Amino acid sequence: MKLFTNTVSAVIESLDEIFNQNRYADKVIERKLKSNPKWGARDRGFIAESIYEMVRWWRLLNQLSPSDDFYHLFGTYWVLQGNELPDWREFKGLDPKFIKANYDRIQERAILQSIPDWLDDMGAELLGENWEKEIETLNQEADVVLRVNTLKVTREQLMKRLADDGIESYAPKGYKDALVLAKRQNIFKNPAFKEGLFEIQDASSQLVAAALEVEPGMRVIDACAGSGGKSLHLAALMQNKGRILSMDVEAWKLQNTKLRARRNGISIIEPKVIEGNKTIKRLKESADRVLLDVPCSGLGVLKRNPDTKWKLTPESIEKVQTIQQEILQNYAGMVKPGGLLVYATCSILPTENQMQVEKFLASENGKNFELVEDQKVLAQDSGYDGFYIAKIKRK
Ligand SMILES: C[S@@+](CC[C@H](N)C(=O)[O-])C[C@H]1O[C@@H](n2cnc3c(N)ncnc32)[C@H](O)[C@@H]1O
Repeated sequence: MKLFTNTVSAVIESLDEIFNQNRYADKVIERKLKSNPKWGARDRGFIAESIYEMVRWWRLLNQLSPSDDFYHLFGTYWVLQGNELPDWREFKGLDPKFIKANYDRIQERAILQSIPDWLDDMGAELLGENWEKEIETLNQEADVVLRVNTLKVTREQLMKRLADDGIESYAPKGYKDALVLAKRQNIFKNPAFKEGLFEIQDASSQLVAAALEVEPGMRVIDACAGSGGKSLHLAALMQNKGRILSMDVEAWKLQNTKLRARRNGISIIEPKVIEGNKTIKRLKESADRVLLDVPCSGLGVLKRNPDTKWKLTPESIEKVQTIQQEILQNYAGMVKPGGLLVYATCSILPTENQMQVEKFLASENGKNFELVEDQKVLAQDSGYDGFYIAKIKRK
């Protein structure tokens, strides 16, 4: 594959923003691709994939051929992909044989899997024999998964509509609203997206709304709704009948929920900013279903957010665990007696998952609740993101 100076320099500039200016990779890529409308699909694919893969393998690349120069690291990545380096001034001094020999010498899992030592230790301690395969899987590129908006279209109809546009997809077993694209591509430009026929949502994430067992007409609270991914799914499962209160501490995210609801043809979502404990107390025992899709480390979604590896610290995980328990303790009371509470994370760590639920159930606030079942979704088993979903009943 031939390299072009303008697209390689787009990759280098983006890496500088991610690693030197501490920006999120997905946002940097989005902005970079918008900055040049002349780039075709191939250029865009090259830029996005090179950035994601270099971020994913950052520690390994730095180990194989250490340098502060991002061109040098790009060259290392290019060699590792099995490509030949062009005769560019920027790649002088790079020796493919040295890189390959170095790769063969590495034994440490943390370097080979390109993660910080502390994360490898934590994963091994908490996940035991599952860790090695899990981190290997989480280092693979994610599939593009759509959630069909069943308020507007069936899965078969959408599959056909996309096929008419030359986009191949298949229906994965066990996920009744999901479609997986056969080839990775930017699907947001397709008119079917603008018409609200689908959302991009990983297959594991689609299990969350399903766990709430909602019915049309129910009162549902999505207490950490963010930009509304799960709220939209819940509304579709409720056939747009009933009421969903979509709450979050960040008002700007709820603005996105509003826009997305409109595109999806949903009228039952009511966004509400959480201004403090008063907001929560006023909703005591008001909902048939409460979803707590809590903030988490994001370790289950490394496939799509590889920069999380470099942004997380043991301290940040501890901090988010405190918030998770606070949310469980303070928000569970919004469920009506006989109602269901669903606690979910996109993490694979037991400390953010079953251990949080156990702690809640053993506490004073949890004494009227009982665990119905939980799903510990590992990426290595599902092929999709790592998730945790606990169904808890209020007696
Ligand atoms: C995992 S994200 C939610 C994703 C969202 N449910 C979706 O499906 O797109 C967690 C959300 O919790 C919010 N959050 C953080 N602290 C919170 C709190 N104390 N109460 C409610 N929401 C909170 C964050 O702003 C973030 O949007």
